[in-house]
Amino acid sequence: MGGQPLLLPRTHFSSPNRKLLGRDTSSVALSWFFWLLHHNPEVEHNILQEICRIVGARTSSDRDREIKSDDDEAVVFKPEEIKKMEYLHAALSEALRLYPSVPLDHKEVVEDDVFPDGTILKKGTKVIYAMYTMGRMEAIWGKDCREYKPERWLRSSDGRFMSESAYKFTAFNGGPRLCLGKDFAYYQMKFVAASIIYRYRVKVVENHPVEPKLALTMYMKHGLKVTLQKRDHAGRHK
Ligand code: HEM
Repeated sequence: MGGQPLLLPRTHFSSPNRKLLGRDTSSVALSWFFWLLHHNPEVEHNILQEICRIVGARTSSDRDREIKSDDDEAVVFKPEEIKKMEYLHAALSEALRLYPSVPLDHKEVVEDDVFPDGTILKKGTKVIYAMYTMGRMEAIWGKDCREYKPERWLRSSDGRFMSESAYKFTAFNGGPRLCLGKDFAYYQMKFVAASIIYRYRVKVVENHPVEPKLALTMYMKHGLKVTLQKRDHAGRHK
């Protein structure tokens, strides 16, 4: 198939409120995620295997309905299936660790306070923290902090997803101002990613420049130009 390259949305900056409400944050996270998959085909393979296992476990009546419509387009993931996609959850978390949609944030101290390390904070002080930097610190994530490794989010004994403290994985902020849409964002990103990966191989166009744009939301400066190759689903229930 191949076809004409597509330009995945490089949404132009909207108001901060719309950013917070999650349109750009989720779409930009998916652009970085697909770029990472392009460079890590084994991760894409693992995600596809997980999706096919879940589709394969559908009951016969579900499958009958699917076959009757005789079309891959008919596979619409159910909420309980999305929940079971733990490897995909890990792969998205790992993408957000390296490429947080909000790379930098700031807060203002409302009352005199003291940080746990003893730093004194006077009322009115501005505190800037960088999710982008924290996601790449060896002291926080270990020696392989620059590598894209969804496995770091999975329990070695049974492969189940393990969440991290919001004070370590700060992509959604932490404490009382934790992102209100965090669960919804994961659901939405998993649904979109699984629906695309199940049907298509997403290939980044050769020599397309990929670099972050310096902004409050971590857009790709030139968007992400890709081709979609339709998958042959002959063995999808394997
Ligand atoms: C990958 C997707 C997303 C990321 C990385 C993200 C990240 C963040 C971050 C870092 C904040 C804290 C901002 C601050 O305090 O300065 C925040 C707040 C917020 N987010 Fe998200 N967000 C995402 C998706 C969404 C979605 C889909 C929604 C809604 C459906 C949403 C709704 C909100 C709201 C309402 C707040 C304000 C919470 C408060 O201040 O009490 N977010 N988000």
